[in-house]
Order: sequence, then C-alpha cells, then structure tokens
Amino acid sequence: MAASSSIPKTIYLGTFVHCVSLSDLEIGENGAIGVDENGIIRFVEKDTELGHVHEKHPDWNNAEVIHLKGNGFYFPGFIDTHTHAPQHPNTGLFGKTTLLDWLDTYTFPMEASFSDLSRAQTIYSNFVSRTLSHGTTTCAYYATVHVPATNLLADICLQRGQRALVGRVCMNTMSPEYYRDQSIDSAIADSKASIDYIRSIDPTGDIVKPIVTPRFAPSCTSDCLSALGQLAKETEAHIQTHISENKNENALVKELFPDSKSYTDVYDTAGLLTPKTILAHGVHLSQEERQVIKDRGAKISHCPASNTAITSGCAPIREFLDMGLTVGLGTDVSGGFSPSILEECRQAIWTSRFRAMHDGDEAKLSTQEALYLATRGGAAVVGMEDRVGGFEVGKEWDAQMIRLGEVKEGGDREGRFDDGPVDVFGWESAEDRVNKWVYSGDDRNCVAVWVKGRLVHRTARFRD
Ligand SMILES: O=c1[nH]c(=O)c2nc[nH]c2[nH]1
Ligand SMILES: [Zn+2]
Repeated sequence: MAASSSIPKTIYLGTFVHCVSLSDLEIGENGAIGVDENGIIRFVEKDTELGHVHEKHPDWNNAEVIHLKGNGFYFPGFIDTHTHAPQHPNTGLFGKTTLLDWLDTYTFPMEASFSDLSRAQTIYSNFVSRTLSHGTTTCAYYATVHVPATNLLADICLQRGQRALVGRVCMNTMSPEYYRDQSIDSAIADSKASIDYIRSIDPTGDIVKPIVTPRFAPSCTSDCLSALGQLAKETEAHIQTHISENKNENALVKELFPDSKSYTDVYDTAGLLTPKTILAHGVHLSQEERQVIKDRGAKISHCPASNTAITSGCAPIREFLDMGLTVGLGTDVSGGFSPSILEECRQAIWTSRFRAMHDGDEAKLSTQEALYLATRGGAAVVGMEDRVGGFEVGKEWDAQMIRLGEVKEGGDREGRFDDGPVDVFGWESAEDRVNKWVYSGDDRNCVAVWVKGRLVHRTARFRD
C-alpha cells in the first residue's frame, strides 16, 4: 500500500513552463498555482504576487507557500512511455550489437536473474529512485517473466508515488530455455495473477496499473498473442509491445508469420491493437501499417537513444505527427543508455536532424515539439491526457522544479559544480533558459518532483 501522506493545500509561486500545443510553449513568469489536498490544481494565476492571490482566493490564506527561487521554473513531470526496469544494471552496455544478438548477450541473462527477489528489490528500488530524480512522474515499465518480481516493482512504484504501468513480460518461444514461459496456459495464468495483484494494491489505478506485455512478435506464438489479446480485452488492460524496431527483426517476423500481411498485421490479428496499446519503436513501419495503427487508435513510443545505440534506425517522427499518430518518448533502458527523458528530448531532436539531412528541413523537431512529446504526447500515449502533462485547472500536480546554475558577477565557482551544468549569467530571457536546460541540463537541475501533489523526490537545493 502507498505510504499514507497528507498533502497540504499549497500555493506554488514562480515561473511556469508547459506546452500548450505541439509547437507552442507557454512561459508564465510571476505565476501562482493552487493545488488542493487531493493534488488537484484549483487555480492558475498569471503575472501576480502572493498578496493578490490571497485577496482573490481568501480560503487559501493558510495554504503552504512554495517560492521558486532564482532563475528556475516549474515544468510538468516527464512521461516515459517505454522502459525496461530490470535492464537498468546493463545501462551503457551494448558494444556493437544489434537487437537480436543484444538480447542474447546482455538482456536475457540479466532479466533471468530476477527470479531472485532480493536482487529485484535492489535494482527496482534503485531504478525507480533514479527515474524520479530525472523528473519522470509516470513510467510504462516492462518487468520480467517473474510474477513476484513484477508485483514487487508495482509495490515500489506505489510506495514511492511514481505513476506506473507495470507489465509482466510474456515470451513462450524463440527465447532461451532458462528464460521463457513454459506454456500458453502458464503465461496467461501468470499475467492474470500479476494484473489481479496490481489491481488489488491500487484499486483506483491512480498510481499503478497493470499492462499486458508480449515481449515482441518473435517471442510469442500466434496462439499466445491471441490469448494475450483476449486477456487484455477481458481485463480492459493496457497493452505494450515492440514493433518494427530493426530490419533483421522484421525479416524474422516475416519468416515466423508467413500468412500475415505485415508485422502490424500479426498484432492486429491477435486483437492487440487497441486505443490502449503502446507500440515501441516503429522505425521501419510501412505507410499501410501506420494507417492501421492510426485506425485502431494505438500509440507510438519513440525511443531515439535506443534506436541509435543498437543501430535500429531513425524513426520518421515528423511523418507520424503529420498523419496524426499519437507519439510520446521512451528511454528504452537498456537499449537506450540513459534513464532521462530530458536526454531523450535531445536524442529525438538529433535523430530528426539526421532525417532532415535526407528528407529536408521539415523533418526537424523543435525544442518545443520534443518537450510536447515528453509531456502531453506521453500523457496521451498512456491514456492520462485528462490528468497530467500540463498546468490547467482540474489537472493533477505532477511537476518538477527546475533550478539552473547562477553565475554571480565577478564570481568564481571555486570548485563547486553541484548546481549542474547550465550556467545562467542573468541576461537570458525565460525562453533562453528553457533552451539552455533542454540542451545541457541534467538531473542536478531537477531539485524537486511531485506526483498528484505528493513530494516524491527532492535534492538539497530545494528550498536552500
Ligand atoms: O529495445 C528492445 N528491448 C528489449 O528488451 C526487446 N525485446 C524485444 N525487442 C526489444 N527491443
Ligand atoms: Zn524496449
């Protein structure tokens, strides 16, 4: 169960930055946001001061007040739409592998070791802390095939207050003997057991929810995929899987499913493409496949760091956005080499520029667009667009407090760099400060994080 925490009614004062559309960032200086005891935003005031707020909202006179000092700003919590918590110890370990040999060399041995619950406890609690410290307030997690360890990951997220979709991984074929589901019946029973457990610890699904997780088409027989589609339907659960990440993988899918029209068709036939489905990668999807995904209302998790690290390719995100697909960002640890969605924003921007070198300048993603994918786009991918992703009355307070380094006139750092890598000299506009953060900020700049009004991470610079 979640540690019971009473949240004081709080007024947050300072600069607020969020995306109002794919291409527009709103920067409100001298703002005030009132968050009630349930973590719901009750008012948003622009260009104001505390006295005026108290005059306008007299029943908030006793509310706690948090002033954001210096040159920082509040930003919505990041949403990681695809990552693998058990692969955290392998972060940065991929050598020159590509997907299929990477799985055999690094991934399966690490995931298999999660039969040991104390190991799972160490790695999962570390990874949840790590992602929170980077401002990730919601995460769609792959766990492993093990029910106890998967349930433990859900326990940890609930206890720490991070919103999470937690999935027991299904893989009944083409996987090592030491790490696979032994039958379709046992795979479905184990997934059902994990779904039931996660719903028992958080019946409202406010913080943790289950997600049906076929690893990817080559790891599951078509009967297993169909049984998982049926399970998702019966339990009204979310679904996550990988699709069209790598060319060798696509060739394998063609060989394993000769009667299917395409990779997308394999999932469609199994009933796995729904409005609650998250498809990671999609680098090599044909136009027809993209249209089927759109027609089914399924969503795309763009994982650019992973796509580059294991040399899968550069996903055509501009084309996806132009045709109206819903897209968010995923760190895809440990194909991806960082747990940070801020890093993923940069990688999405770089990848779009590599596409632009062939496709023309329209392919480029702007800073604003990357931030949109990291927040509102991600919220839509995980089905929480009415609750999180921006600062509006009625939304929940999932936010990070960003503080940047301040260079004092004539001052020297004297060896102190704990305020992060971004130096602000004082003449920068608020928009400049956001850009400096996106291109060179890191977790040292994320000094506090809230989920549904609860403080879930803080550093020494919060309130110093
Ligand atoms: O990026 C990936 N990570 C994985 O663990 C995986 N399994 C199948 N396909 C995958 N792709
Ligand atoms: Zn993945």
